[in-house]
Amino acid sequence: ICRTMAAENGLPPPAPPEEPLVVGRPNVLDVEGFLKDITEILSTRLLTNHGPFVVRLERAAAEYLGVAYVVAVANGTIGLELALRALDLAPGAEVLLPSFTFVATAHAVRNAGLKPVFVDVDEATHFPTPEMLARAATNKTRAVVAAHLWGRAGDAASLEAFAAARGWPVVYDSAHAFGARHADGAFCGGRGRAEVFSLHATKLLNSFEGGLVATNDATLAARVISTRNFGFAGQDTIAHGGTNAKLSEPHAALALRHLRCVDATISIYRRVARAYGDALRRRGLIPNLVTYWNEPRLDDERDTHAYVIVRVRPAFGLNRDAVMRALRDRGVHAKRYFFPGVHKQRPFLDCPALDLETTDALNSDILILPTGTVVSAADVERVVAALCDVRDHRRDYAAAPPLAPREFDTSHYAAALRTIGTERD
Ligand SMILES: Cc1ncc(COP(=O)(O)O)c(/C=N/[C@H]2[C@H](O)[C@@H](O)[C@@H](OP(=O)(O)OP(=O)(O)OC[C@H]3O[C@@H](n4cc(C)c(=O)[nH]c4=O)C[C@@H]3O)O[C@@H]2C)c1O
Repeated sequence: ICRTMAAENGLPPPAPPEEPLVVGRPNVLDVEGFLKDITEILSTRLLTNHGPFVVRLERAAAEYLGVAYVVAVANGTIGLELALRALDLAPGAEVLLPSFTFVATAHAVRNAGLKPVFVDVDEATHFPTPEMLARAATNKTRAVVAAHLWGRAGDAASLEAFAAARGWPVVYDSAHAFGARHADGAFCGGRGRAEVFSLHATKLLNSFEGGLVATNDATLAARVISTRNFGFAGQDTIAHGGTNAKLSEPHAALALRHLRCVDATISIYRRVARAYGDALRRRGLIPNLVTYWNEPRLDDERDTHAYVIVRVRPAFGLNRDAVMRALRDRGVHAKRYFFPGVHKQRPFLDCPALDLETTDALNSDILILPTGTVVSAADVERVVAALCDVRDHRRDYAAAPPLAPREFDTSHYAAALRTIGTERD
């Protein structure tokens, strides 16, 4: 199936008009191969507990990334938590991390018994700088977590140099960064004490759910292998704290099938990002009405363009939320990750969050547009045409009331919450 996808070299046929274009529609590749794997799993009855598909996935991912160890876990969030627990920091030790990330990053810090301290990010890279760490650091700071967002690696070298000089280990949330490369050309995966990838359904390299803890640190790898399995260190020996964070065989099998296609998948994401650049420029939307974050590096083979990011500029004549509502009326379900900001979320209001101007600015005007192996060239035209149409009909939306979060909450659990009658907010 990679061959046909690659042979097509174009993009898949456009989605039928009635189907909305959404951010996060999963890649589902090599279904035939996967169904063969499921038959094998069911016939061998090796369903989980570090079975052959998990072993194959870990080895194939380590080989692809060029790292010594990859440990498969149930999801990226628990992978981050276990990597942080493996650092053996004192309970309540302060960890510097960006607020401009998915809430999972902060949950993992807290769930590891540590205290999140939020730092700002750079406007161009969406990644924290040493200066931002310096501003938030105290004598209780013991580690740093940084997130490589949108399929682009941040400046890890300067961050690590700053942290190393203070004896702080660095763990990367690389949930978005599978296949992306650092400035030195190495794949994300081998820097810091560990880099943790998410294999969630909405990710470039996806399974149903899943995570990969990548590291060159044997001690950390051994600890995560043990803590994901209740802390076992032998048949009847529990060596330390633990949980059940194992990845099942079917999850591993789908991730392995997708890993074999990942270069073709990345080339499609890059092609979609370039198609957006052409269409946004051709229709006069950039640079004044929106800025296209991906544009400066459309030809940079280090980025995967796992996400397509624009910022709605004041000249557009409508704020980001009104544009999002108007796009939804036109069948384009854009996202406003990570609105309103992790530091503004109830569980984290007690965490220090100094000078987060760029984070607040990004959360006020960033818009994530649909991409992925399901998005065709015609779909890209449809999204950009919808943006133009919104621009042309901006007066219709100028008076639109601000959005209540639940209006945009298409996620399954919002529906689940509604069935049991408790609204999200
Ligand atoms: C920086 C960062 N760090 C850590 C993590 C944690 O990794 P994990 O523990 O999740 O492995 C994430 C996860 N980041 C992801 C989450 O994994 C995901 O749930 C998604 O959360 P939503 O976007 O709220 O998903 P949802 O609204 O349900 O789906 C998006 C669209 O995709 C469609 N969809 C979605 C799913 C899940 C599907 O199975 N099929 C499908 O068609 C429907 C919907 O319109 O977004 C986050 C950015 C992350 O972004």
